[in-house]
Amino acid sequence: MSVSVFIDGAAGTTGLEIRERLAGRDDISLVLLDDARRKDPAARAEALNDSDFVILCLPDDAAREAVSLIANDRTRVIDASTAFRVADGWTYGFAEVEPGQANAIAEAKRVSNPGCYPTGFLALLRPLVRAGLVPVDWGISVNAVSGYSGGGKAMIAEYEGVNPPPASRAYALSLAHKHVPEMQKHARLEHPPIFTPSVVNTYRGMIVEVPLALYRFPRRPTLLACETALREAYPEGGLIRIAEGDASAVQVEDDAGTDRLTLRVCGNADIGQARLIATLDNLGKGAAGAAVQNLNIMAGLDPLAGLTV
Ligand SMILES: NC(=O)C1=CN([C@@H]2O[C@H](COP(=O)(O)OP(=O)(O)OC[C@H]3O[C@@H](n4cnc5c(N)ncnc54)[C@H](OP(=O)(O)O)[C@@H]3O)[C@@H](O)[C@H]2O)C=CC1
Ligand SMILES: CC(=O)N[C@@H](CCC(=O)OP(=O)(O)O)C(=O)O
Repeated sequence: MSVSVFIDGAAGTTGLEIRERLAGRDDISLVLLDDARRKDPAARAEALNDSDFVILCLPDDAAREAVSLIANDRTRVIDASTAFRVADGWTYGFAEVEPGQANAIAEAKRVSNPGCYPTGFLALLRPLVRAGLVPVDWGISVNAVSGYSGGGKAMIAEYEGVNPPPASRAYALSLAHKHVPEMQKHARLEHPPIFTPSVVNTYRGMIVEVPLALYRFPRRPTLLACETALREAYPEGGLIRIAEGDASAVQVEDDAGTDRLTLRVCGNADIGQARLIATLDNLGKGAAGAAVQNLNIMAGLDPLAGLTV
């Protein structure tokens, strides 16, 4: 018995990655629209309503439109866009972020896939907030670097065109990036984090970093206490792994081409300053890998089926 899955936006960067991960699975029957019909609302409405699951790999407005086209209460949705990540009635599709979240996803009709940057940020910070090591009212910064496929087809064309942008470009300078509300809500912080992303001239991969002046915190947690909280939050054998914090450097491509997420607690224990560092693939655990993981969980299949650890 297989479940039917329609990928709306299957010709896009994330959609293609999801197709690759689902291709050849005999527990999934893929529903795809040909090029002439893939943007036809009537054809999309039919596929959206005929499938057990739909995965939306669309710009935000098109994702909202797709949801509005579903006229039955059977079809279950995984949305890869930003449209519903802080919306009521949607379950946040980050199975590891809270105890019990995988069960909530398993039961949900509407699941919003996390953003790529929030995936790294929340994996690092949420366990420390939950353990009371980081106060909820602390001013938090998150610095990050992404490969250019994070900007979808348009940015890929820009970087692979005749006049590619420079090697590294800082953006979101007005501190109003679309991922900030999601980061604040799901980390359960009282204030928006200061988020400083850059895009670099490599196709895929990312580094997400949270620097912490631990010596100023009320409980003065050590680096070891932070690492222990992360190890307790993420059991071995899943997509999230904790590496030793003694690396001399990390690279944006460290987890590129995989669906894993690597966390490290680095820093200077003598001073009490930490660099919490996550590496992941923006198209892996940051998008397609997370969507497939959510599909597996919702359909009651092996959570890691089709994923590369
Ligand atoms: N790239 C990444 O690393 C990540 C992306 N996401 C999110 O996933 C979603 C998809 O992103 P990404 O794959 O990068 O974007 P792309 O631009 O690469 O792909 C989007 C696809 O949607 C298609 N599309 C646009 N409007 C419609 C419509 N009305 N009906 C049907 N198809 C439509 C586009 O068609 P056409 O080919 O004709 O342009 C394109 O194929 C976005 O919401 C993005 O924010 C989330 C996490 C990471
Ligand atoms: C490099 C780059 O431009 N990245 C995109 C984020 C990509 C992404 O994945 O956005 P969602 O997760 O919200 O869909 C950006 O900063 O807007």
